[in-house]
Amino acid sequence: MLIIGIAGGTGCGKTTVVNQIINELPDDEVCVISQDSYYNDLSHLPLEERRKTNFDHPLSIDFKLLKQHLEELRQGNTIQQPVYSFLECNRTAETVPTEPRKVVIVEGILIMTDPEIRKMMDIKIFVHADSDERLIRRIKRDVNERGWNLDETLEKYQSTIKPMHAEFIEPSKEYADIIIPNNKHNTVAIDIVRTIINEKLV
Ligand SMILES: Nc1ncnc2c1ncn2[C@@H]1O[C@H](COP(=O)(O)OP(=O)(O)O)[C@@H](O)[C@H]1O
Ligand SMILES: O=c1ccn([C@@H]2O[C@H](COP(=O)(O)O)[C@@H](O)[C@H]2O)c(=O)[nH]1
Repeated sequence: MLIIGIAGGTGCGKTTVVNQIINELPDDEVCVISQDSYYNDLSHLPLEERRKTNFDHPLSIDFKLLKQHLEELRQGNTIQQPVYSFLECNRTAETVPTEPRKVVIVEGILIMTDPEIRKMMDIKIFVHADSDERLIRRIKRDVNERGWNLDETLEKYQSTIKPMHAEFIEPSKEYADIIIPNNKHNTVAIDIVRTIINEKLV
């Protein structure tokens, strides 16, 4: 099994890159684990309180469960990946059965900040986009899809997203084997990553 970590700041294009990488791999050879599925269970808090959570700090992630799930997959077992709701700011009651595959992609802003998760990765990729690009993408997404208005998004960006990025996410870039520049779509980098995966798979 090949475990590939894909990190990078919010809006850098991790999900897009993952989709481009897996596009040409057979479905039964790859599975994706999203860090978002592993936000701590906040069911004990009302929505109003959950919305105040700092979701950009490593302590917001249940790394213990993520590690346990990666180990299960390595052992050939199917896991029940939690499903996260950005509108509810919480895990839902649903889970998605995720079967072990030859290639397991783990993606998320903070996945390379945890030493134990890092150690489990065979290839570590950091997707880079400039902060102004990421902020523009983030505003569009938060307002159109994730239930925040413009003022709330900008306030969050200044109070948590930007400082947490500087403190935790950007420094984790130093662990990357490959850095993908993604201010614009980067088909060359995607082709290189695909080639590396295919070489490792044979
Ligand atoms: N290279 C790119 N150029 C322009 N827009 C992009 C690029 N990569 C991603 N996007 C767009 O930016 C937004 C955030 O991308 P996404 O892949 O969800 O980022 P992340 O998972 O890192 O938060 C999406 O609307 C996506 O279509
Ligand atoms: O309930 C939540 C939980 C997290 N977030 C934000 O999501 C991003 C991470 O996701 P990306 O897709 O990598 O951008 C993180 O910056 C959190 O602030 C949220 O908005 N709501």
